[in-house]
This record gives sequence, structure tokens and C-alpha cells, in this order.
Amino acid sequence: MSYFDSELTLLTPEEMGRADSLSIEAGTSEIELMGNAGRAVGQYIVEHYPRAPVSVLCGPGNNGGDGFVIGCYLRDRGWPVRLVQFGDKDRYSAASMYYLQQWGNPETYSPEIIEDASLLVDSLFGAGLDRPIAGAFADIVRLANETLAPTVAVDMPTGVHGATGQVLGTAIQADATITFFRKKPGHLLLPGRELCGNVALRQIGIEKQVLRLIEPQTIENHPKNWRLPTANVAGHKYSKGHCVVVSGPRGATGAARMSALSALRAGAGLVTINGERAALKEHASHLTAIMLRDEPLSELLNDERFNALVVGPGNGVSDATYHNVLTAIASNRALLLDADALNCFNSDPETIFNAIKKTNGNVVMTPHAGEFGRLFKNVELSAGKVEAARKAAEISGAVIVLKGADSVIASPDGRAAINSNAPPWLATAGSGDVLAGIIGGLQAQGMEAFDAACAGVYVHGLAAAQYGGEGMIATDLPQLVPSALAVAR
Ligand SMILES: NC(=O)C1=CN([C@@H]2O[C@H](COP(=O)(O)OP(=O)(O)OC[C@H]3O[C@@H](n4cnc5c(N)ncnc54)[C@H](O)[C@@H]3O)[C@@H](O)[C@H]2O)[C@@H](O)CC1
Ligand SMILES: [K+]
Repeated sequence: MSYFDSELTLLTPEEMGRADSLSIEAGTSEIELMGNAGRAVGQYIVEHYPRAPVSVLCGPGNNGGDGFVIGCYLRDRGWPVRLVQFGDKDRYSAASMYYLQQWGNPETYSPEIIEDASLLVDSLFGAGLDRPIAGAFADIVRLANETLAPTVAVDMPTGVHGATGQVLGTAIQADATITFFRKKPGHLLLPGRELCGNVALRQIGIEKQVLRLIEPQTIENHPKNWRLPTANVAGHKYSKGHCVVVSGPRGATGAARMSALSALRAGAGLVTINGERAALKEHASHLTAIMLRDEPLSELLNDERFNALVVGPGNGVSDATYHNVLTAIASNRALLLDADALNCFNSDPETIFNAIKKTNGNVVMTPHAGEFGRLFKNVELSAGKVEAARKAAEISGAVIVLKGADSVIASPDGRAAINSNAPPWLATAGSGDVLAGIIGGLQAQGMEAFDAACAGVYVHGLAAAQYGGEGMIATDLPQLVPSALAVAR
């Protein structure tokens, strides 16, 4: 599957602008594109809302132009429509001007245009948002959010940045957002995702071939993008890999246990926990299907059959962890580094990055925002999660899973995926240990680092969703992994 021909490809506003221009160059006029966009929104409204007084708020750019089309479409179908227009008509695009003339004379704005509406259409700003919403526009956004009338946003809710999902100043809370050709990262990244309401994608006459010229690198995380290891009747347990999970010391063994169980549930043929004798005693009192080995990690790895490693969960920030991480990296195995495996290198991240760059590139790191900030001090999270994760992957040579309710997975080769299936109750102690184990278990079965990370994050979210609601704890998750894998397969 290529990012250049998928329905799941995501385009930044800038890339979408190129898609528009390329289509126009290829012979589809801007009037046609805008007409298709506006009619698609009009149709969505007619299909989803009862006919009632609607007010269309049109901004100074082409997002406002879409609004004129929507106004005409609804008026033609007998809807009571009020329409206001902001900005200097002299600076309108030819397409906006064309549809403004079709509409006729917009009203002068007054608050009751919002207060008296049963439905609002937000055509103020879309892809062209380039600075914070302020002044009179901020007042309009506030009023629109205060009314009980639902708002349908055109392309993006006003104030949400299409590339980052961040709010610039203030933003419209939409009931639904209709976007065109391909979704944008801002529809999936928080807080944008929540401000969009339901997102509907509509085609407006842009051919998917333009994607080959744009070469987008970001995609919505979905099973269509990767292939899980196939269950083979004739398969031997060793053909499904042998994953080593490094344990924390006595009194701190729970995290490694959850990782190990998750790796096994994710389909690894065998899983061994490696740690000091006192720690293994604790594991032994809980575990049956997981093997326990107490020799130093470097000795254990003399056995080539251990083909994947999970290091970090509950390991503690210590010399032992520091050395285990470097041993694991140097062993050139498929490797997952989480939690303390990352925390150990906050003061000299170059050491771990340089070590990773000497390997064959099968390393995944799973920092949450706090860990990310400490390890990648020079990477600005404010530039957006996708760009931050991508930069971190490039710097470290590892696949980065920047965890959160909108986890981003990024590869050193520039690819990135945004995940959006995690339910709120997944934010529970130990859920990261489970994720580490799932990804490590998939790596053990031979999945390449980026695919294993994408699949692991997706299956993790799905497993939690299958639990069904609040009250879930991390130890509930491993046994839900098999059914989640079945759904994702
Ligand atoms: N280009 C095309 O061919 C198509 C574009 N379409 C629509 O056009 C939109 C993009 O149009 P534009 O690029 O004109 O962008 P917008 O209509 O989103 O807004 C751009 C204008 O708003 C101003 N602006 C940006 N942020 C502001 C702020 N915070 N406060 C005040 N003014 C601000 C800019 O200076 C510019 O004048 C899309 O979102 C989509 O709705 C659709 O009609 C489909 C076809
Ligand atoms: K909008």
C-alpha cells in the first residue's frame, strides 16, 4: 500500500493547496471545485438536519466562497437562509466572486443572525487560517459556541489548524465537519478532532493521481496500511519468534510482567523475562506461560533464537538499565525501548541515538509527551505532533511512537501515521507497558519496526475499546489483545 493512492492519506493544508492547483492546471476550474465542495456540504446538511432557519457565516477567502454555494443550495431547496460575508470583495478569488453574485446581497452582520439560527454554517476560515482568531471574529466564534444551534464546519472548524489540530486563538465547536478530497491531520489530532464533531469526507473532482506528484507522507493509522503476521497451522512456536522482556528489580516487576503477557497475547511464539533472581521470584509467583532467565542480558543474547527485546517498563533509571539498553541496541535485534530505557539517556541522548544509527534500524521508541520532551530537548512539540515525531525519528534513527489520545507513529524515512481509535479509559497506569509488549510481540513475529508500531498502537486502542468503558485497568488488556487482533486482521 502506498501513501500516494490511499483513501487514508492525510494532506496538510499546503499539500491540499497543491492538489487544488494541480487539478486546476489539469483542466478542472476553480469554479467547478468550489461548486462541488459547496454542494457536497449542502447535500450533507439536507441529509442530516431538519429544514430550519440556517445562517451561513462566510469569511474572506475561498472557505467563504464555499459558503455562498451552500447558501444558494439550501435556498433553492426551500430552506430559510441568512448569509453574512466578511472581508474585502475586491480581494475575492474569481470563483468566490462568481458564487457571491449567484447569492446576491449578503446581510450586514449582527449578533441575532447567529442567535436566531437553528443551524449555523461555519465558512469563516478553513485551510487558509494562518494566525490566531482575534477581535470581532473571536466574538463571533464565542457567540456561535454559546448558542444551542449545531454548527456545520466547512473543511475545518474556524480556528483549528489543519496541519496540527491546534487551536489558533479560539475555535468553533462543530457538530460536523465536511472536508474535501482527503482528510487533514487536524481532523485526527487533538484538540482538533474533538472540535470537528463528525468528520465527513467528500470528493469534489480532484483526481487521486495528483497524490503521486504531491508525495504525501502522512496517513490515518488503519489495518489497511499494514499486514499482521499470518497464523500458520503448520507454524512452529519458534517461527513466531522469541521475545525477551527485561525486568525491573525486586518490588518493581509488574510492568515487565504486563509487557511479557502482552507480547505473548500478541502472538510471539515464546516470551522470556530476563532479570535478577529476586525479581524472577516475584514473576514466578504470577506467571506460568512465560519463561524466566537470570543470566546477564549479554550472555542470554548469545542464543540467536531471542530475536526481539522489550527494555524499559519498570526497569528503573539505573546503571543496570543504561547498560542493558546499550547491550540490547548493540545486539542488533528487533527492539522496543520504553519508559526508563529512555529516561536513562535524558542527559546524553546522543549516546543512544548514535548507537541506534549503527544498527539495521529495527528499533521502536514509545515516549509519552513528558518523556519525549526530556529526550528530544531540541524538538518543539508546539510545531505539532506529526512534525515533532518525524523530527525525533530522524534524529534518533528509531521509529517513534509519540503516545497520547492521538498517538503519532513516525519513521526515520519520513512516513507518519496518526492513530485515533484509543478510548479515554485507555489512559490508565500500566497501559504503556501493555503497548510496549504488543509491539515487541509483533516485532518478534518479524513485523518491520514501523508496521509493528502502527499495528501495535491500533490493536492496543481496539483492545481497550472492546473492554467497553470506564473501570478498565491495564491488567485487563492483555487478554483482550487476541480478539482485537482478529478484528484488525
Ligand atoms: N482552492 C481551491 O480550489 C478550493 C478551495 N476550497 C475552499 O477554500 C478554502 C481555502 O481557501 P483560502 O486559501 O482562501 O483560505 P481561507 O478561506 O481559509 O482563508 C484565507 C483568508 O483568511 C485570512 N486569514 C487567515 N487567518 C485569519 C485570521 N485568524 N483572522 C483573520 N483573517 C485570517 C487570510 O489572510 C486569507 O485572506 C478551503 O478550506 C476550502 O473550504 C474549496 O472551495 C475547494 C476548492
Ligand atoms: K470553516
